[in-house]
Amino acid sequence: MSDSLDHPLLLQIGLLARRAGEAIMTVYREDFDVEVKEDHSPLTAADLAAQKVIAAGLAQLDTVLPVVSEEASHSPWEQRQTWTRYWLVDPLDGTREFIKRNGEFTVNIALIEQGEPVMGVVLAPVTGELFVAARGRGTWWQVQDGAEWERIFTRELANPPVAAGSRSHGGMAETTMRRLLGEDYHLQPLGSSLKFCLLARGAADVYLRRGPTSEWDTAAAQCVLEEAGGAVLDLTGQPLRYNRGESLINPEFLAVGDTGIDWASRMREAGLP
Ligand SMILES: Nc1ncnc2c1ncn2[C@@H]1O[C@H](COP(=O)(O)O)[C@@H](OP(=O)(O)O)[C@H]1O
Ligand SMILES: [Mg+2]
Repeated sequence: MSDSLDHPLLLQIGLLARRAGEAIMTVYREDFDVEVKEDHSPLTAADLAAQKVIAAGLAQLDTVLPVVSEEASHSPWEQRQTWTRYWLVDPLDGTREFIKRNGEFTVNIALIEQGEPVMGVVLAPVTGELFVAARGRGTWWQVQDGAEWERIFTRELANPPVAAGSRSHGGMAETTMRRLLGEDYHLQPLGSSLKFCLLARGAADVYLRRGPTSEWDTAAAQCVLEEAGGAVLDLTGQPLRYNRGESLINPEFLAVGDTGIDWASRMREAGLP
């Protein structure tokens, strides 16, 4: 394993995320309107501006692959099932946090190969934090634009454990969390895919997601977490996989930093799924 980040495509995708982040910040600094989509989720000019930047950037790469993005029309399963590699994009994850202007939103670009996230880039535009990962190359963190790249790792389950959870969606499943982690755990609410990144840099231990998320919400951050030493497991203990059928909705999942623990048994004992 290399001790420096030497991966031209990954760095290129990181820069593309930064350009999308700049488009988002232009909207963030001004007044913006909020539309409500068909599925009742919010949409702003920032989601669309980031989508435009990313779609154009991916179309200019040497190898052009299909793209699935939250903010573009999706190819039907008949087409998608023939794909071996494609980009899976959430141009602005955490739109509710964007609207609240609390900074907890991200740009997410993943490369999926045979259903597995093999490259992932997650940018937090407000802080400028950028997380990038590629299969077999580790996870790297740039604390702001222009800073040194730092290799990051998950930590062993801490005592007391820290559980990251959604700030705006669903309850924190407290009874289940107590069964999983014991009475004495600390809860860290946070918007967007930043929850996975918190685990990836060893600042939290688990993130349990009950209720739906879409494939673009998790793919890039799953690669970031896996390459840092963690895992994203469905409630039976199997890693999340992508492009498996008509639906783009993920199963409920448990993201973990410490893979030396038998989470499948713990989940069963805690009454999950
Ligand atoms: N009912 C639902 N179905 C699908 N995805 C949902 C959902 N409720 C929330 N989400 C997803 O959860 C994401 C936000 O996660 P969190 O609450 O952890 O910040 C949203 O991302 P977007 O903001 O990109 O729409 C959205 O995709
Ligand atoms: Mg999202």
